[in-house]
Amino acid sequence: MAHKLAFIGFGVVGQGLAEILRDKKEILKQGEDFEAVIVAISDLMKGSIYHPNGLDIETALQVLKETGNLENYPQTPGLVTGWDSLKTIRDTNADTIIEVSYTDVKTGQPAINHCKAAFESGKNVVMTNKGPVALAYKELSEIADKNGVYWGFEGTVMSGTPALRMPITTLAGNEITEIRGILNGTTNYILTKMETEGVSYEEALKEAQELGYAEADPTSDVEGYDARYKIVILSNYVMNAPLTVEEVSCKGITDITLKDIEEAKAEGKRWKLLAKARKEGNEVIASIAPEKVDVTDPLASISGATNAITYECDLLGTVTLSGAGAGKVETGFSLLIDLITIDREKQLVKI
Ligand SMILES: NC(=O)C1=CN([C@@H]2O[C@H](COP(=O)(O)OP(=O)(O)OC[C@H]3O[C@@H](n4cnc5c(N)ncnc54)[C@H](OP(=O)(O)O)[C@@H]3O)[C@@H](O)[C@H]2O)C=CC1
Ligand SMILES: N[C@@H](CC=O)C(=O)O
Repeated sequence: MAHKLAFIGFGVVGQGLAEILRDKKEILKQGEDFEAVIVAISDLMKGSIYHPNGLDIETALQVLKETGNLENYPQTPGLVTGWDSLKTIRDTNADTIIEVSYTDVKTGQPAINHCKAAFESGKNVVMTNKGPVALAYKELSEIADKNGVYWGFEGTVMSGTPALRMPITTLAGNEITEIRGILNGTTNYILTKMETEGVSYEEALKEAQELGYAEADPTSDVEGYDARYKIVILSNYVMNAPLTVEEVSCKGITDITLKDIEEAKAEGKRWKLLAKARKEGNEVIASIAPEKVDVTDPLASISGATNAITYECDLLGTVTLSGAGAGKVETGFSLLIDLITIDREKQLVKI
């Protein structure tokens, strides 16, 4: 039976997943036996539509493109419009909620409440919104477990690059003692553009926004708050060590000038916004700060919106993973892999 999805938020990432589901429908059916139907989309300004039998993805995308409002979707018997996020979560027939609303770096809301409402209604959540995972990981995972539902958030760190799934699955059995990485695509894009093309900070940020990399409020990117959320998620989920946002020292890239970049270049170095977490006894010491790294450092060669992460493992030594850190399709894919995982786990239960 097709997996029924309801989207909360329908911006860059939500539309990215919808396009993948439209474009890869047959391949996913044949290769993965994966079938999904979008039953609802609820967005703050773009409107809200629900049909228990499913919406036509191409029509929804086209209507949004042409009119800016999903509620101009052709009227068909059974179509409901105007439901807000909580009603959509609680009252639609979706199996899984795709939470892709904006990340609030102060409260994590309303996304934390979206997760609670979904879990308590017996619905899975897959999300790229970092707030709930960074601020309420323990509480929400307990509620999800209690209700026997799945909570997937691969895309909260390094978009579709398996920065969470890889250490949890293929590095299982190792203790990860240290993490160091470039975890924000927007700032890495800005620093790369400034260094390689002499583009101004403002121009490079504008490009990152146009390419769909930046947060709705890009202050989160450039001041390091987004990377801070990500290191907190990594600490709690991958290092199994409680760490709160307040415990992470945080400095962004707003003070770095073209002159600083030129000077670093002359020294054989490159500015990067580094996220670090290190286990010391029972504690984790973590920071976000720009650093001049030597050009021979593997992280120095990571350019544009690409991210990279190095895990120090007690059994395997140093393992580095690099890949997309942001982007419409790349982050849309992170949701797809969480959805495929839900279906695979369901198959295992049947066996
Ligand atoms: N873009 C990327 O590369 C990545 C993004 N993320 C995360 O994924 C999430 C989505 O990102 P992205 O798609 O780029 O962001 P967008 O700003 O493009 O989209 C977010 C959408 O959520 C809507 N929205 C906000 N609040 C609500 C609400 N309460 N109920 C329903 N809809 C709401 C917004 O509505 P409107 O604008 O209509 O008001 C907007 O359409 C964010 O949390 C972001 O941090 C994670 C990894 C990568
Ligand atoms: N704004 C973020 C998007 C992904 O998390 C970034 O630039 O990395």
